[in-house]
Amino acid sequence: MVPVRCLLAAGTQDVPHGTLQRQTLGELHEASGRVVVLKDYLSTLNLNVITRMVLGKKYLHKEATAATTLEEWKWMFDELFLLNGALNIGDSIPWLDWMDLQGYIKRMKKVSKMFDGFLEHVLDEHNGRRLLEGESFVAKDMVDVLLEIASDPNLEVQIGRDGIKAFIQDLIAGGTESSAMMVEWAMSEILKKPEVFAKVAEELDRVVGRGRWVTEQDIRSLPYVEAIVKETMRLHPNAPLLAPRLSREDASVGGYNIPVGTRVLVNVWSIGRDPALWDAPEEFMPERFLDSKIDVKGQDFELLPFGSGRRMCPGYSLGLKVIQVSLANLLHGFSWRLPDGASKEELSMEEIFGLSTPRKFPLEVVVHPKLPAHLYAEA
Ligand code: HEM
Repeated sequence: MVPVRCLLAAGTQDVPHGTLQRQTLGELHEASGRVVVLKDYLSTLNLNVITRMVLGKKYLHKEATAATTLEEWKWMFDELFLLNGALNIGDSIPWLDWMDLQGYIKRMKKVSKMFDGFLEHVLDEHNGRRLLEGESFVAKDMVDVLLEIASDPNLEVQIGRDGIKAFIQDLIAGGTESSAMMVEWAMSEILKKPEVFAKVAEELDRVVGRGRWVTEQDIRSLPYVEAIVKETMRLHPNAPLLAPRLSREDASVGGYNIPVGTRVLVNVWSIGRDPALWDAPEEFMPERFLDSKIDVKGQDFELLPFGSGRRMCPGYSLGLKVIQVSLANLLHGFSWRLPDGASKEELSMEEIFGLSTPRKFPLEVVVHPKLPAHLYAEA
């Protein structure tokens, strides 16, 4: 099988989030003073970053393209995540399956057809360029790399056209909503705690200054930003239950005997709120990570937002960078408040518990620019 980790490495040397992010910051600037739904901006940003890396170009603009519109695309992903986390009665009671009592199968078929239409268009375009350029063809994105691998007759396990489409869909699905969801949760927590905003704004002013945007290279000098991201991941892990594991031998973990062949689910949501592991676990306190060596790389079992081991998230480095830099720039470029009439005490922190844990109610905010006007204009 083609290791997805290699593909990500092949396509991620240059994370194209700088320009795309400034575009989003510019759009937010245009909306300053008005109530905006933050997630709309974040999803578009991440979708553009990932589609640029995986598919080679943004593909999705506000207006319709030959393949799909931005609105359709967002609907497809919401539907994909919801249906992936849904409990289909027919899976547990197979003889009822044909009735599709909850209507999930009908919905799955519809979303699958729409995805397929889009992915066919992408593959046709990429194959077209390969044919046109012949010998001089150079792979520019992950689809090109996948097509090259698939055309190798000596590949141990062949990946056909369906395999390529599944890969692409996995990468885009894994890479888009996760980062947007995390930044939206971070902003929600910060809006509830103005003292955190004051502290991070001080760090950003001191390290970056008001004359420019935050870059990827700044992050290692911004420990409080890093701590905010870790604290958000502790309380709101994207995947509350990691991908299921199957024990290959009898084992004993934390006093529990796990016989061979057991399906094991790791509940990182509960681990992140376990009072035996964390002081005041329900409280958002980024400071807890300032003098701590706990990291998110899958080695510290009390904090596993990207999972651990062989099935750990292959996009963790990219995901982490995108979250850190976009959050830092949002905090650096704007002051934030809740819409008139809304109070931080009443801001709902309810989540939808499924395959992922998005906010139940999208965060609505009002932003005001903090940096010199020309920086937003350049964006
Ligand atoms: C905030 C960002 C992200 C978070 C929190 C996140 C989280 C996760 C988690 C928890 C898993 C399951 C790991 C396990 O069970 O041990 C996973 C798997 C996966 N992630 Fe991510 N992810 C993020 C970003 C990304 C990005 C940017 C990509 C791709 C471009 C990606 C692609 C994938 C794929 C393909 C898998 C399945 C891996 C496998 O089953 O072998 N993720 N992710």
